[in-house]
Amino acid sequence: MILSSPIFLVVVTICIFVAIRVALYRTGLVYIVKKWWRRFEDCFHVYQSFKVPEYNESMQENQLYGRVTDYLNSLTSVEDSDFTNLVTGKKPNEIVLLLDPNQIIEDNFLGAKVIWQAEGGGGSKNLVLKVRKADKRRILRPYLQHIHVVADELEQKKRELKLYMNVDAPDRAWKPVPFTHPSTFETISMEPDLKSKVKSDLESFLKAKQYYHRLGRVWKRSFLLYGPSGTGKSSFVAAMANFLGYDVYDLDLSRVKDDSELKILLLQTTKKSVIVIEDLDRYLAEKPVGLSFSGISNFMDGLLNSCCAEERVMVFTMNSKDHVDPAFLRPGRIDVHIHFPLCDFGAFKHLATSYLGVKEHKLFSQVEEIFLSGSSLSPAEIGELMIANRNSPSRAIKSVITALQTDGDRRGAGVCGRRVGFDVGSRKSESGEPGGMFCGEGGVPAVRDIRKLYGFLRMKSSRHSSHSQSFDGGSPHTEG
Ligand SMILES: Nc1ncnc2c1ncn2[C@@H]1O[C@H](COP(=O)(O)OP(=O)(O)OP(=O)(O)O)[C@@H](O)[C@H]1O
Ligand SMILES: [Mg+2]
Repeated sequence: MILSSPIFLVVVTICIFVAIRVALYRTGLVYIVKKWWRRFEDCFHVYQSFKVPEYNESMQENQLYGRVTDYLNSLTSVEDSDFTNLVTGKKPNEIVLLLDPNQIIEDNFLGAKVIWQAEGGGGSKNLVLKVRKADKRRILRPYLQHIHVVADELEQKKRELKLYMNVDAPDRAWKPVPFTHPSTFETISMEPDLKSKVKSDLESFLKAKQYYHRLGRVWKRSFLLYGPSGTGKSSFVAAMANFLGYDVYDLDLSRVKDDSELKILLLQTTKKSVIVIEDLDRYLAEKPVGLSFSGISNFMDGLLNSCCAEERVMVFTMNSKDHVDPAFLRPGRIDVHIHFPLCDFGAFKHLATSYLGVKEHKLFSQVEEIFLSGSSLSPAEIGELMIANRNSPSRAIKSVITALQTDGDRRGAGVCGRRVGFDVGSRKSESGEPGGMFCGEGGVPAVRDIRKLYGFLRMKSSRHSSHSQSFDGGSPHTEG
């Protein structure tokens, strides 16, 4: 009776279904089934093949082969395939996946499936692209274009970055040195939310070429990083450059004679670069001679670059924007304002994890209390104390507590703790200030005082010595 009841049959069917599913996924049989299914599906399609040989008929390297190889190696389907080769890349510790002869890789483009197969062993090698005839007209050209775009991006990321500095007479031009700053978004202590906002802002900027062109705008994005000394502004610029794979042009305005020289310097910058002016507030406060307001603002607008219209990121750093003419910061001129505050407890914990390898500690509650009372120090100051005592996390945390108690009084007040501001310049802020920001900076003592308190060591870029290779450092102005 019970065996013929419909409920029993449904339950049995579900159980069998679940058992098959578990067996398929647990044992990997699912891959065999998928493979068979693909073969079955392929019986109903006619494919057209395109061969990409490694060398052309004159035995010269076929550049397309290299680009396609790079492209295929970046596909996740390479990782998912049955087997592949692992070889060392150009950089130390880099491991790349390399197609094996006869390995088949699938890719999807505009809803169509394409297949790549590597052919040949020791001698000449080929990559064969198979496209369904029915899809060929629709996707072949855009697909090859897409490969070029992705290969360009990968190349950009792989190449060695350069840091350019403007040098004095007689050269009056950019001088390049290798850019090897190790800072990345991961090493910077910052609210995770803000970090991912900046990353996605940069990513969407990179993809927006057509959009900017349609609007008749120069394809650039300008960032203002502002906050007390030692809060990570310069490190953040380096992290941005590393993230984008862009060269850095570090412009020292005090070395620029006049507006026309500034224009020439801007024209000499290359596309895909980050152009940085550090401590702009200090430069403007010194009432510069030679450079005019319009000269600087035209530079900020990247007006001259409209001729080439290639992507550039501009970054300006300031300790405070209180005394800066709002015209410099108006929406359009500065797109994104990012506030770099002194440490709060969250930032302290991030630093403790990176510098001391400590995620939790019995002294943390005491540290939290002190932060809550309004005391604060910059990440640079806390970082220095941790580095100096890195062999003993307890000693390091105690030294931070002492420093916070003796010297950090009220320094957190007025900087809003970790209320880090990210604001798109075209909006008004909560505070109603043009340009937008979330926090003011009242209560932050002079940078000089902070430095005196801790005498924290910081590599100066010594812009006035032409042999310097350090990007991470303040300009001569910072010492005030
Ligand atoms: N938010 C942070 N996260 C991690 N490390 C930081 C942070 N802020 C500062 N540091 C460390 O402190 C040092 C100084 O930081 P950095 O030069 O970036 O500060 P800054 O804001 O540019 O200072 P200044 O205004 O004086 O130029 C760097 O070595 C960096 O590693
Ligand atoms: Mg700096």
